[in-house]
Amino acid sequence: MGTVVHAANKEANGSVPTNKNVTVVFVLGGPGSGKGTQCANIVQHFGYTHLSAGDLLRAEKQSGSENGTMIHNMIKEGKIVPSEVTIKLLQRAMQESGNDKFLIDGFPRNEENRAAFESVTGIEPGFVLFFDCSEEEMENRLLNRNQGREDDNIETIRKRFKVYMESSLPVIEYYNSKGKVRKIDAAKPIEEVFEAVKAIFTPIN
Ligand SMILES: Nc1ncnc2c1ncn2[C@@H]1O[C@H](COP(=O)(O)OP(=O)(O)OP(=O)(O)O)[C@@H](O)[C@H]1O
Ligand SMILES: Nc1ccn([C@@H]2O[C@H](COP(=O)(O)O)[C@@H](O)[C@H]2O)c(=O)n1
Ligand SMILES: [Mg+2]
Repeated sequence: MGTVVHAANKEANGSVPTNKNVTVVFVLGGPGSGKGTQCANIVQHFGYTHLSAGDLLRAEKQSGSENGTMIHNMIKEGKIVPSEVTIKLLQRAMQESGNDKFLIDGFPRNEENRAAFESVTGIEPGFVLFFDCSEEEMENRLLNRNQGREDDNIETIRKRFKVYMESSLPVIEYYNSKGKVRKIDAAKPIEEVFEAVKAIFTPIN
């Protein structure tokens, strides 16, 4: 169901085609909807590699990269980092993984992310897993996450919700219009959400 296999994805430098077949599932949903939690379950059961765009950006910042200050400022303000930076990180992680099945979590976050990824990599997602959850529930989860994230404070959370509504939901609507969205009720308990996720992945693996 919905898995797209590409005969000629582009290399990391964007120019040399390879014959490697790659399956990509975009995992989208609001901040705190449970994307990372469910991706960890999918990895265990279905052998995908999980790539969280947010995690890659945080690691890049920590590495002392020349983009570190910019990434720090964008995350603190809940803004979207320019696609070029995030796509390079995703491409590198895909190459280093040695896998050919990827859950790309928290990307694409806006139209620029979406169009740039498609044109640079030539990859279209097999489908989009969309975690649908109320803002009230997401806010509650983020305020109780306790992972020391600098953006899990009420001021930044509100900014992240605004960016989600204005920039990320239109991307989900775009894929919905192409029949690619698999929507999950993410307000349920973790185990129940995963039952719904399993039902989507089981027929194709
Ligand atoms: N179904 C659920 N019910 C209750 N709590 C949940 C559920 N799913 C995840 N959580 C908890 O909510 C918090 C946020 O989950 P998670 O980090 O997976 O969200 P996320 O979508 O990746 O968020 P972000 O976009 O900020 O990275 C975590 O503390 C997690 O344990
Ligand atoms: N495509 C993306 C994804 C994330 N960011 C920035 O990272 C922050 C945290 O992302 P999470 O998915 O871990 O919640 C996000 O608020 C953005 O500032 C990005 O720029 N582009
Ligand atoms: Mg996450």
